[in-house]
Amino acid sequence: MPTLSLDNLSKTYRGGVEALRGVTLQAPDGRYVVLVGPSGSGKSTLLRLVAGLERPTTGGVLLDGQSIDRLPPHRRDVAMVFQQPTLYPYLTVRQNLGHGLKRLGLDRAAIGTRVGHAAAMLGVVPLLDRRPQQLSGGEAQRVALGRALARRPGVLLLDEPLSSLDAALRTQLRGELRKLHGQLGATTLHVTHDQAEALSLAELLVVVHEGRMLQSGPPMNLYHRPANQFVAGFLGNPGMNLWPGRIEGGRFAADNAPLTAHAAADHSGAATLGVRPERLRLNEPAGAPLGAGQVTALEPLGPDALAHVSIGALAAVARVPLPCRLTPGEEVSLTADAEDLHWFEPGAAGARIE
Ligand SMILES: Nc1ncnc2c1ncn2[C@@H]1O[C@H](COP(=O)(O)OP(=O)(O)OP(=O)(O)O)[C@@H](O)[C@H]1O
Repeated sequence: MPTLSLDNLSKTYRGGVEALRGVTLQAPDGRYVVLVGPSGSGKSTLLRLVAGLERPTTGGVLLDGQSIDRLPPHRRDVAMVFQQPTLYPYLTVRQNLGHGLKRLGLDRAAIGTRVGHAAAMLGVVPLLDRRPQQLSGGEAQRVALGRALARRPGVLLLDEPLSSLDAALRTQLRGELRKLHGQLGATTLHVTHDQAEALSLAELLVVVHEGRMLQSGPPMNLYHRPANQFVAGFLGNPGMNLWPGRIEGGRFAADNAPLTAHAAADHSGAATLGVRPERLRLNEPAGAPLGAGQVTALEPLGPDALAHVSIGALAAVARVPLPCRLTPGEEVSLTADAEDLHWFEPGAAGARIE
């Protein structure tokens, strides 16, 4: 499978929207790369540039080191699946799966084999003679995936392919995507808003914000060692608690709140302290003390709950196991282990302080 490289890729749309600003990224041979980022950060634009549906303003897209910028979409060894399944309404599932294979130079027998194989992989064999309007949303998306896979592309582009499905179907198809990737191994770029999908499928996770790539790496590295405040707050559901303040003489004091911590970082001046909700302890003796606050709300989520706490002018969220004895209005102590404290330079994009 090819290695996909984005070389300083930028895209400014007519009207002046800078959707991508100098993205350089390598998706090595057969790697599963997931892109996450807020709405409007440029993720779909990036996929559309790779697919050839848009032209870059500057920079370029390369497969195995060769520029593909001048090739039309159908000559790029790339297949794309969109959020809404895009099937030809007047063609059967079988014809949809085989669509475009003739153009790849395959004869009828070879097309039949490919279609049969794709249908079997995606479990749509019983649907082969139906038309798209006779399919459920999940079935239609399977067919759309099957059509992309039948082309045996070197690069597979998935633009929120599961987001129109219900939660159970999403989890099921997520597992199937992982299996299909194991079998076919196409170099994959997958855009999603679903953090579970991102963390579970990605071999390489990329966080995009305002057209720039903020961090990339193995997903758990990004989760445990976010490079900056934005990634810390974006990954996780909810994201990391981030409290601005100052470090002086090895001691952190939050702005406008009775929250302090021993700062191991060799830094002085303005800084932000971050703690993941699942690492913040309420009313537990273990860990270093951070301060005290008041429970403002409890949100039960099934296996655990989110406890919202106010500490002076600051807010904190802690993930607590259920059943729990906390009640809104109650005063609580906050603690965390030293290794669960993350330090950042001030400001929304403040870099991690080691
Ligand atoms: N054809 C277009 N013409 C002008 N501006 C566009 C066009 N397509 C996208 N944009 C703008 O470019 C920016 C990036 O859009 P893009 O769709 O790539 O973001 P995204 O991260 O995929 O968002 P979402 O998660 O909401 O799908 C946005 O500000 C968007 O409004």
